[in-house]
Amino acid sequence: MAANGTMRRKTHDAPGETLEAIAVPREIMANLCPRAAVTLQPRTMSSHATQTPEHSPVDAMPVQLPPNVASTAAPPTPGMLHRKQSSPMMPPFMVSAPGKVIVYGEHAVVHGKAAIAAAISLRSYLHVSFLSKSNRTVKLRFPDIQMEHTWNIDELPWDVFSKTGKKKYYYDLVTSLDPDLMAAIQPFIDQVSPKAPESIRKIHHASACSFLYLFLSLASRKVPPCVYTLRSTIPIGAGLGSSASISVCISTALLLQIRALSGPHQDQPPQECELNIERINRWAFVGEMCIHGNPSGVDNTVSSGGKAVLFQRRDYDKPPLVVPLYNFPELPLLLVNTRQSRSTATEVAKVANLRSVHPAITENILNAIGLVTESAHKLLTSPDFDPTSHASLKHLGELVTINHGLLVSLGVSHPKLERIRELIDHTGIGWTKLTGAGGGGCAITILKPQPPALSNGHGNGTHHHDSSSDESDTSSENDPDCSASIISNGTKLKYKILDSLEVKLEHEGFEKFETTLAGDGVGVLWPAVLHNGNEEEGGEEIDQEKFLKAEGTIGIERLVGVVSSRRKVVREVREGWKFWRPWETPEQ
Ligand SMILES: Nc1ncnc2c1ncn2[C@@H]1O[C@H](COP(=O)(O)OP(=O)(O)OP(=O)(O)O)[C@@H](O)[C@H]1O
Ligand SMILES: C[C@@](O)(CCO)CC(=O)[O-]
Repeated sequence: MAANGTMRRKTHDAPGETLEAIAVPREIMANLCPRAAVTLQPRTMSSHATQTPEHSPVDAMPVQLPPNVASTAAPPTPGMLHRKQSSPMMPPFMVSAPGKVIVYGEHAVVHGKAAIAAAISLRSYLHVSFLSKSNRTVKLRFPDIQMEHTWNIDELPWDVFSKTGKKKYYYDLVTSLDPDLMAAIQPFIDQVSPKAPESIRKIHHASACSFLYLFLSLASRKVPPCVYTLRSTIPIGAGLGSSASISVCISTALLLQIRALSGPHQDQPPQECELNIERINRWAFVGEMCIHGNPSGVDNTVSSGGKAVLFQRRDYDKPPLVVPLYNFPELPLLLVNTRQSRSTATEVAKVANLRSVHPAITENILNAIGLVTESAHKLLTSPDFDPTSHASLKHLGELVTINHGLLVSLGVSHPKLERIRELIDHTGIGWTKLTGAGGGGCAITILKPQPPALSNGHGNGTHHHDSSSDESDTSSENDPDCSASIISNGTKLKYKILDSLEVKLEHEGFEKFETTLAGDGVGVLWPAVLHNGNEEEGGEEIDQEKFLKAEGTIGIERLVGVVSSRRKVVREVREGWKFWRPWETPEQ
């Protein structure tokens, strides 16, 4: 540690590993865990002022610094900006972030009650590759929405974004979009897909705006030319937080590029994981504002940190209460998209209207939904909560059923959602509710550990399910490892039921996904190399074209998915992908 408020860290930009001086931002010092604080003395609280707009960390970035070896990130001192640049081109890297579902409490959350939202295993994947320095462009390739656009880096309005009073740093908290900055990027957004129909242009412009605002806020005009290729397995506009997941990907990629993140790596203390997630989340929220105007922040929070959160907003002038629920079990989840478009605003207005016409009744329904969330929260946070016990799963499942009934009473279901519930209830395979705003969108089903057909002797899974005599519920009551049995018991039969259900659902125009609840948040694959079992030693490099050629959700998951395969007893995270996991104790 140097006396001048800097610390020394290793860099990997030159053979022989040099040591360089970096300033340690106050925010990091304030948040570092005691273990890290042993290395970083309090007097290292140097000011952020060492980072000037003209000296963004991007300037110093054409070095290959894997995030898993980066020390706690900090802006470089002006002196280090002049160091030798050894590698002109970085290898491609990837980031990935999940979508989300609201498990309990939608609509009631609008009226001040708490809700619980959880990450799902459907994810967005962003591939970042670098072009030669002579190519002064930044390119977006977003094939899911058929959008492709290239800007000339030197023409972008860097001056406006770096003006005193306008410049924002990676550690800043931005809670509203600056109208002057929005005005400055508008001509560049207008360049995107000028001939597309208005409805398509709106989608393209929302994504372009989210990217450009973050890019101009976090990078600098000396940024290396890049291509950002994004593909997602999350259906768009279905209430699953696709926009938040892309904002999280963009925010993470840019923060990594400017070296404002440390890790992720296995022995990172929880507080440091939280600090990195928080930094990503702040900027993802900015990206969400570009797409949504006035988002609640729950989607980007869940997408950044993963697992699940309790979310409550009593006073709209204050930040919401967000409590991570690290105990939320990683349950298999059936997700069915009605493909019925809906407007969140319309559904929210319906409830507001009901409330004004039938105030006492509506209030009671909203209170009851609040109690559902409270009951789930109480269970999840009770000291003897056992995520593997069948009784816990049953409790959570019953709350799902109750919650759906209450949402129906509020008038926010839809005949298609009811049809899905009917088809699924008929198999007795789990507990189903609508998720999100309703009026269309998606339904979720928490799957029972064992298909009812296995326990009651029916083999085809198409019998009428009688929940009052649910033998499957009792058959695994004494199972000490119910979570493993969730997938392993009666696996074949269960998948037979799921497959036959899929046929029926598809026949009626619905789209079915098998996902997992409460998984990892944002992940990093640096460099973009994976062991896919069919490659030369050292792994398969994922280049832009390979990524673009992957066919559909299955192709994307096979090539780069963070989880190795579907329907496995244990869904293993693929080697290579790394996550910030504040719920894990670091390896000693
Ligand atoms: N795969 C993607 N590629 C590019 N842009 C995307 C992608 N997914 C989402 N977006 C952007 O996010 C917008 C979708 O946001 P919208 O709020 O309508 O849906 P959602 O985020 O899936 O749903 P919700 O916010 O209700 O959970 C799109 O218009 C587009 O701008
Ligand atoms: C219906 C609602 O509760 C959830 C929409 O996903 C609206 C909101 O919370 O903003």
